[in-house]
Amino acid sequence: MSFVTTVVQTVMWCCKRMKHSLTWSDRMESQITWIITTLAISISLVFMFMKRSFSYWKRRNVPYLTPTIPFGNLENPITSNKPQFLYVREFYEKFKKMRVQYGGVYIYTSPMFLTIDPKYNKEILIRNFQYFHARGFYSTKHQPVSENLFTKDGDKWSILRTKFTPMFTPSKLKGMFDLMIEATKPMLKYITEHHCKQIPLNAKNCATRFTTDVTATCVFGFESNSFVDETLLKQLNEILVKSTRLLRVLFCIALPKVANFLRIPLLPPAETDVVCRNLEESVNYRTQNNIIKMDFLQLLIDIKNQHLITLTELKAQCLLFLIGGYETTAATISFMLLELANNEVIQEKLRTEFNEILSSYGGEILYEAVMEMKYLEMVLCETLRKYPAAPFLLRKCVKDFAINDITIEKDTNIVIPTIGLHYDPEYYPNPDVFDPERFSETNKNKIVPFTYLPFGEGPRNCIGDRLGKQQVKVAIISFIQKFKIKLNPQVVLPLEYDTFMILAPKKDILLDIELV
Ligand code: HEM
Repeated sequence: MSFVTTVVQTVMWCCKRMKHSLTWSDRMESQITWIITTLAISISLVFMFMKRSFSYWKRRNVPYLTPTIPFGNLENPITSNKPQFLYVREFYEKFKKMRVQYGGVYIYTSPMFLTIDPKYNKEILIRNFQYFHARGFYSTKHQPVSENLFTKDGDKWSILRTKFTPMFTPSKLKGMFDLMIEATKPMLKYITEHHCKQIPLNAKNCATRFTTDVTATCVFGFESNSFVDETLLKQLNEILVKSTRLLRVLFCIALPKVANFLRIPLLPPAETDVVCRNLEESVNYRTQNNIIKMDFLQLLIDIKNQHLITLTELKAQCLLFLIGGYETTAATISFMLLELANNEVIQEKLRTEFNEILSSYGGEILYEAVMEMKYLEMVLCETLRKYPAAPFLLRKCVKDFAINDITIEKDTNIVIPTIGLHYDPEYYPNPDVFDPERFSETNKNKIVPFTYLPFGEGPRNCIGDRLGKQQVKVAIISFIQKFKIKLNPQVVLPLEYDTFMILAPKKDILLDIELV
């Protein structure tokens, strides 16, 4: 940078000296020359900087995909609508064809290390966790509520994780089971209305309302009534859509210093402020009226009362559990409904399992009954294979790490390509076929370790995995037990996807419904 400044200052000084001795037209010409020279120098410097940046992997002897200036291995993000996961899948497939175990790509000018052989996933996610405990996601001190368990790294993350782990134990989840069953009632009413009016049901929309209600009750302890009142639903959706748009997230992850300097917030401030204000009111109301409930907010208030977290940190985590929980789970429910609607045999087999097991529990959906449903677990696992809501994992190397004959340098971003592995025919033959048998008692032991990563792995895996799975199961049982579903002819397969970080269908998944 100082070199550029020196060059520009020298050119300006020369121009100033010449200015006094020249005629008007000479001056004009010299000014144009000055502008052109400065431009040419700046462009060449940027070009040289890019060339140098884009030789990072070559210089380190890591196989790489040839980048183009200025977006690296991305297409122009302003004109391209390509979903992130498709990039990751394509990178994986190209490296696989090159028969390499890992590879390097560039997101803008930032180099990213991609694992191909699953043995490296184990090295990074578990065995050498001390080198890779950071996620390297963007958060900024200019927006303290963006600093949460997902975005924080280092000691701060470790402290938060230890504090929050007890909130997700099986016994806590069992305590939330009844709240989930309660939330299925307005959902069933909503589906029944669609059936009576003979209008197709929008699977994603229905699932999102359900998970918003569940998350609101489990996190806040309040009823959001999303099937009739869309306030919270819209607020969360705005936050999610604006904070996970492709261009913005990739830019912030690849160039966090620039993003921080420009004070780019991770979460849209206006919508985030509204949700945070509501949260603060709930905390104050409970504290002032001595109200104690069985939900996450209560657990967070208890931790705050022990002075282990501040009010801002409490709001940051609540917001994370709300946003992180509702969309991933809703996406999984809607993709599962899509596959069931498209596979009548699987749908019927699932219904038979529900009826058989529930009949021994007096027809009621109880926690213990759900635990017994083996086929449901298989269908869910296959849904998460074909549609991993988070299609890749991110890690950041925190100190130089030697692997084989290369060194992954401190601060290198790592991408673990879940979606590539889940669609790799070497691990999952006929990957486009929805086949729950891949996860049967006998077959699941044959799955190559670290090729199935819907919830990540290791100490930094999804903290809400059991909660998410429980919600999906409760929603599917109550739905499929009462209604038969078919894909509406308007749905075009294969699906097209949106450009969010979370896997989301571009168009509505519409279902035709019949009573069982
Ligand atoms: C089907 C539903 C869900 C899926 C597929 C999913 C998937 C994931 C994945 C892949 C990760 C990254 C793991 C890694 O980097 O190794 C993650 C992290 C996380 N998830 Fe989930 N998730 C789901 C539901 C939930 C729910 C219901 C909550 C909370 C209420 C939640 C909270 C989190 C948090 C806090 C993290 C960050 C953990 C950390 O960094 O320590 N997730 N999730």
